[in-house]
Amino acid sequence: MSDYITFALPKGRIMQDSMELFARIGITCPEMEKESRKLVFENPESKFRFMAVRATDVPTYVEYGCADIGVVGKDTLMEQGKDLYEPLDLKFGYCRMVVAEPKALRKEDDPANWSNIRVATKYPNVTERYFAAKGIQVELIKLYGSIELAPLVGLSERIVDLVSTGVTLRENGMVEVETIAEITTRLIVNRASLKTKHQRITKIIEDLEQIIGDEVRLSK
Ligand SMILES: Nc1ncnc2c1ncn2[C@@H]1O[C@H](COP(=O)(O)OP(=O)(O)OP(=O)(O)O)[C@@H](O)[C@H]1O
Ligand SMILES: O=P(O)(O)OC[C@H]1O[C@H](OP(=O)(O)OP(=O)(O)O)[C@H](O)[C@@H]1O
Repeated sequence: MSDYITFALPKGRIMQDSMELFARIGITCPEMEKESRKLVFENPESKFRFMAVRATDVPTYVEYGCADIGVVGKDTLMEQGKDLYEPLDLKFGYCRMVVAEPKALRKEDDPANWSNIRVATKYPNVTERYFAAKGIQVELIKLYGSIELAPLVGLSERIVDLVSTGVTLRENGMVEVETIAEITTRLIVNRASLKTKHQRITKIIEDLEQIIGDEVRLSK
């Protein structure tokens, strides 16, 4: 068993906020600050290792124990439904998962009458569950990005996607119809690591909990 604690962090927008948060509890990695194409970074003094992976791959690395701890959006966890310990809401990366459609369609459309609709999304599992609970049948079209394009080119009338500022929807002539979930970034932990590296992992969770709790109290 390695005496390192390994983190899987998503390469995209979450990476910087994660490292800033970890720095506040004394977890740093000077090697990561240099421009590089490396994917694994180490701090040999404090025995922390950081892997830069695709956001959607974070749960897989943690599930298989290649990483002890991961940082990932709730959207990804909801979609993948893996058996991971999720001890903390890190309270950043806030956005919403919504159903949206073109502004022109919205004027005459009544979601209460939906019975069989086509939806393009990166989140087919969440979308299917959401509409099944409402008794609505959906034809799902799985896309990997630029979801707002689908209605513009006639691929689907509706989409399920993430919204934060709302600019992407607006600039593509779309409006929100319903909110499926509020999304934030979560800390996830491999269940075996929690036992084998209990002391170090518990300390990380408690330290993070403390600063996040303080932050929430301050912003109230
Ligand atoms: N405006 C936003 N749009 C998309 N994701 C956001 C937004 N704001 C916060 N997030 C969060 O950031 C996470 C990572 O998004 P990012 O765009 O970096 O990766 P991705 O491109 O979706 O994933 P992958 O690289 O695996 O395709 C999302 O899963 C979500 O939880
Ligand atoms: O409400 P906004 O602030 O405009 O943000 C929402 C947009 O950001 C995300 O896309 P991303 O940048 O990840 O690109 P992608 O869809 O191609 O993955 C998301 O899928 C929306 O398209």
